[in-house]
Amino acid sequence: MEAERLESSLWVGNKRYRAVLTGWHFNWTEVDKKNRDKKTISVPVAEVVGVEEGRVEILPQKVVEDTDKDFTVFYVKRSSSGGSSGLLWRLGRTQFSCPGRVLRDQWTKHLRAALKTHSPLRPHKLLVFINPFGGKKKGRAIYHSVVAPLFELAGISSHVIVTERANQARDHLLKKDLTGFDGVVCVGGDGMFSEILHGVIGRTQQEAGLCENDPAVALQPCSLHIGIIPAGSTDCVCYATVGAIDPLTSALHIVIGDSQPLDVCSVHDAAALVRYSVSMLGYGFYGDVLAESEKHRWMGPLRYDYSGTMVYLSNRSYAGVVQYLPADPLLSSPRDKTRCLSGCSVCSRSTERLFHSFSDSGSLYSSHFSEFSSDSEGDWVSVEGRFRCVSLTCMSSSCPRSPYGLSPSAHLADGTGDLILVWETNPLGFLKFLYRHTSTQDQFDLPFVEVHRVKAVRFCLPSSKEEESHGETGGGADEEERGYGAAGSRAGSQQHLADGAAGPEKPGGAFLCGLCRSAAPAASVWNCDGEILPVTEILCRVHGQLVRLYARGIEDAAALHGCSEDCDECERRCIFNK
Ligand SMILES: Nc1ncnc2c1ncn2[C@@H]1O[C@H](COP(=O)(O)OP(=O)(O)OP(=O)(O)O)[C@@H](O)[C@H]1O
Repeated sequence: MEAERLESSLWVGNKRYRAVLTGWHFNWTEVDKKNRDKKTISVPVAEVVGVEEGRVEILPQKVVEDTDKDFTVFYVKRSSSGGSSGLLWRLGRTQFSCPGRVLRDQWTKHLRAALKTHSPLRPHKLLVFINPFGGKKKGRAIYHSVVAPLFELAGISSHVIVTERANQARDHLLKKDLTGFDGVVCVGGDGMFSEILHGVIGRTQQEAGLCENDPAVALQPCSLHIGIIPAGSTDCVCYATVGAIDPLTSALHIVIGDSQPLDVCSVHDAAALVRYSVSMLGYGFYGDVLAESEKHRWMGPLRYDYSGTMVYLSNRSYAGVVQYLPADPLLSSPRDKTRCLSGCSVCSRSTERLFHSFSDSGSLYSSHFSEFSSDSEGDWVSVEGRFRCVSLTCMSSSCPRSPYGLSPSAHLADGTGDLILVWETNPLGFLKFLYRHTSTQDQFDLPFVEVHRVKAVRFCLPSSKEEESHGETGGGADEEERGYGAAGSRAGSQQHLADGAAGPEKPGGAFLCGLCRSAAPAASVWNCDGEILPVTEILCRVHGQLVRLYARGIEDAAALHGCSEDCDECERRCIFNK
């Protein structure tokens, strides 16, 4: 590391600076100022994007003034969040001048060597899929104007495929030669990401000789990283893993080789794997909204608001049996008021737990496997009743409309998901639940809502016999809110059953919109990350840290910027020291 150390005077414009490269950091301090005005700019080497000879600019267009004495350093610079929950990243650029060419070459050589040593996960070769029809159809333009220039600056070669049909990217990943690629970049929305997720996981299991259909099989973690350049109409995975929907921020995370592990939920029916999910699996309200919105695609993004309102007014609830395998409550809880932010300690500890026998690649995930085997059957908890919605999320699922998400304390990479059960309730109660997703109020602090941190979930419809008997004794949907199950309690759920709240659609539950209810089906559909599942009875298993994204989780803006001068956090991250 000492070999990389370099210190000298450098000029930025007509001001003289003392510049120091210490291996991990590159700092420059103005020297001709009084002490108290001295400011040191400190950039972690891991966040240096590129070093170029001459006076160079790359965005919006590349401009090079080739001089012997100058060099330009490009690096990550944080800017105000502009309404996102994380910080936006921008391309910082400083042009340094040296007294002569020898020193200039020394600086560029040392900086590049430091980059190699301290940023080992930077990609060299990427496979890029662009969905030209995603969102506002700007995928191609975004890639060429924002992303490609950064890849060029960072020396990343890319093979770009503009898709011509749905599932082309998935099929390519499953069948074509991927030798030499470090990662796959998805330019599009959540649907496109899901395609790539399926391709990357499927390819990895094929190569490992593992069967994806068997939920008891411990899947092989994927070595190909996935980068998301948001260019869709819904970009929730990007938002929840970066904290912003911003192509430049995402491109910078890719270029510097950030690596964020991500849990993935495999969804199976009795015979096979149905799909993978990373954000939300929702039955009842969320399934109905998606099914309804599909009928109104012509409305564009407005269809979600319209369908949400219609489905809300229909006030439907559905009978079901939910079984879940609880996660260890000593490790974390969905109501512990923590947030999974960049460098999350719960996720870091989970890495050790999930990969405790990492040295023996044959037994990766061995702990998870035993937890899921039939030995643990007695650990499953079963609840039955009528639900307004049943949701399972492997991450907070935050999005611009709901900055804290479906489950604000969920973790990206702890090997668990949060199961949210919303029992049948009156329409105003459910509205309160929905509204709380847009505010800082706790949506789980309602008597008809339960949340459980889980490793696996099964869902099935009640047998028709039971269904009939519940129907005969069933209470009305307009009962007091507190009559619908005690929050967080297994006994409460069973009590709920004993109270006979379950049953088929009851006319007494109608609210406002008789029309909407007239054709209410006995079962809802599953919304799996924005796709309707073709099956109702499912088994879901969370696979800890199955994939890795070029991201680092949501950065804590308060810790980085809203701090006092001697803030330890800023010192540690060396963003801006006085
Ligand atoms: N060339 C293509 N033609 C048609 N569909 C495509 C093409 N490329 C990808 N797709 C599919 O389009 C779907 C939506 O893509 P994406 O998520 O990028 O956009 P979106 O605008 O956010 O989607 P949505 O229509 O769901 O809001 C994906 O499921 C993907 O499989």
